[in-house]
Amino acid sequence: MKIEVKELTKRYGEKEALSNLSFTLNEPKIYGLLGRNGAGKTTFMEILAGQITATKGEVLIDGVRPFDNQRLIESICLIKEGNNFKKDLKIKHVLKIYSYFYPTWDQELADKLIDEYGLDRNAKIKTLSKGMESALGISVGLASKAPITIFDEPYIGLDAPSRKKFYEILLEEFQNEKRTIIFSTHLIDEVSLLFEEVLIIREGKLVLQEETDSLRQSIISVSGPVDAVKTYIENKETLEIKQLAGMMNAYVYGEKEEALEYGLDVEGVPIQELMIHLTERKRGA
Ligand SMILES: Nc1ncnc2c1ncn2[C@@H]1O[C@H](COP(=O)(O)OP(=O)(O)OP(=O)(O)O)[C@@H](O)[C@H]1O
Repeated sequence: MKIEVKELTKRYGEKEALSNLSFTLNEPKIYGLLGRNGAGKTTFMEILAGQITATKGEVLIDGVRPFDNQRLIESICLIKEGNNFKKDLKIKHVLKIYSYFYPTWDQELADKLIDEYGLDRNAKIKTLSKGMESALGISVGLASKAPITIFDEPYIGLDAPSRKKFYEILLEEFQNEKRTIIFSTHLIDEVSLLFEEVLIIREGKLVLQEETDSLRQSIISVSGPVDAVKTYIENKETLEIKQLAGMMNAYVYGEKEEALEYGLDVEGVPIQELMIHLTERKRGA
């Protein structure tokens, strides 16, 4: 499904959570939506899932607005950081409700995940630990097979082996059947290998949208004497420049081989680093 985000603005009183946000997700892929606390990720995901409305602008899914549109809502599953399920329900009730709601629901996969995570179908949500509740959220999100599945920091309390299992099954499922998966996380290093495309939001605005492969190839970190770095980066797009004691470091769209010819040190830029640099709060802000 094609997702078009057009000049999306969301205000909460004085606070502008999203400011004229525009981008397009053209095809089923695993997208990483990154940004610091309060950048607007959850707000965007809730608008996309049709749970809240925008103050201005719109989101279109295959040309249609999701808000109050039952057919579209059935195509979108949003799993949040917590409180996804009513506390008095039992796990088996949650599974039943989701299986009725999503036409694409995969009961076999749900059963497999519930067993893998060792969840008791008769347990009430309020008796689950944070990690168990997250495991249920992940299971439901994956088993919904919703063409647009959104995971907003879905694994609070989940231990490392359980998170690994989640990533493995997510990839396996995605490879069997492509769907749009939007993933917001602060554990970027751990998850970034899954992403095919990355979007970075800063204070409600998009600062980067790029395919992960091309990111890895095209943005490099170069360091060396100030004059050499300056000569190399002239006429190139730079993301970040730092200067200290006659040395300069720059994140730049460029090719490793060429930078080496200028006698510079060249390294890749991990996505986490990129996110940190692109979302650094300006002094005084
Ligand atoms: N219901 C609300 N009422 C008032 N302000 C809100 C509300 N929801 C979000 N905000 C504000 O909007 C901004 C964006 O919040 P949002 O939760 O979308 O960010 P986020 O990127 O998901 O952050 P985090 O990574 O911490 O989850 C924040 O400043 C937040 O305080």
